[in-house]
Amino acid sequence: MAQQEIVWGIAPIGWRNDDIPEIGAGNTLQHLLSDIVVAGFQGTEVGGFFPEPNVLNKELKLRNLKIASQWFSSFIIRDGIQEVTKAFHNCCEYLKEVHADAVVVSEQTYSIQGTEKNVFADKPHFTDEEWNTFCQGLNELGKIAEQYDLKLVYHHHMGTGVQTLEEVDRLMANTDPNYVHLVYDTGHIYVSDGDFMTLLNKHIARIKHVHFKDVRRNVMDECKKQGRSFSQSFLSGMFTVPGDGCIDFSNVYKALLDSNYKGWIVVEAEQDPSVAHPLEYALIARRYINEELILKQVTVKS
Ligand SMILES: O=C1C[C@@H](O)[C@H](O)[C@@H](O)C1=O
Ligand SMILES: [Co+2]
Repeated sequence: MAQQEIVWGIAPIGWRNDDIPEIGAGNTLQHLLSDIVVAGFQGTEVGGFFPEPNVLNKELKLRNLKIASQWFSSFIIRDGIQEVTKAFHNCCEYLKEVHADAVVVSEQTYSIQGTEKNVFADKPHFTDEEWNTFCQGLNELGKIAEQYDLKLVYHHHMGTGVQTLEEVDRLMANTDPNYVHLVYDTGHIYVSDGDFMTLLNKHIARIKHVHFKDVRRNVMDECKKQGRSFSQSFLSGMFTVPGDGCIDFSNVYKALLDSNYKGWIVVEAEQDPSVAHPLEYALIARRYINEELILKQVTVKS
């Protein structure tokens, strides 16, 4: 897609969660996509339950929706780049067929994201040798993604080897800017470092995909105190949609506009859909985006 503007999406994770497939299992693809239209978003990311490309494309076309990207768990350190490459080609092939723009990569070697470990204290750390293997491997994957007209965007994530600003700095310094780009996820960097603007300002030139995730600070503090795991934390309600938590997205949005960011901003709030009604929260997010971000920026400019 020739990216002329900001495209607003919302991720399936509020309806169904790939990490815990039982969550929201009754929410069908058609239900999700129709809710996205009702809430006024232009597209979404591929969820684990999505069907083959021709079935998905038909459902998208009926609703004039687009696909932004899909998550890819890489195990470059554990399995070696050769092994990862095969699965990566399959993922890129699928994404090309559904006309996506990016592939979201997260290195899951030693990740505690899907375990019961304390996500605030037990994150893994790569050795120097592992960092080299990992960064070289990512450059390779980035070149493969280009062959499919996709951008490889790396997702920093709680409970993984690339979680903190320092680790993102190291990743950016040791990968090729032509092939390895960055996802900026407000929620993950806030929970990790207590700050979300530094990463944005420092790496804005490498950011080619954005996740807008808000945080309920009181819930986060409690989860930290209790030493909860990643899934226990989001099931407790640590994350929410923009406009419902403690992150002020105005400066984030302004910085993106000032840097002439073009591409997707995807609302991504994992919550239990039986507690947080997905359409209700999608509408809260859209109202906040329209009234507090888009309208206010237009007013400031004119
Ligand atoms: O981008 C993401 C994808 C999810 O699978 C992940 O767990 C979530 O936290 C996230 O930010
Ligand atoms: Co994210």
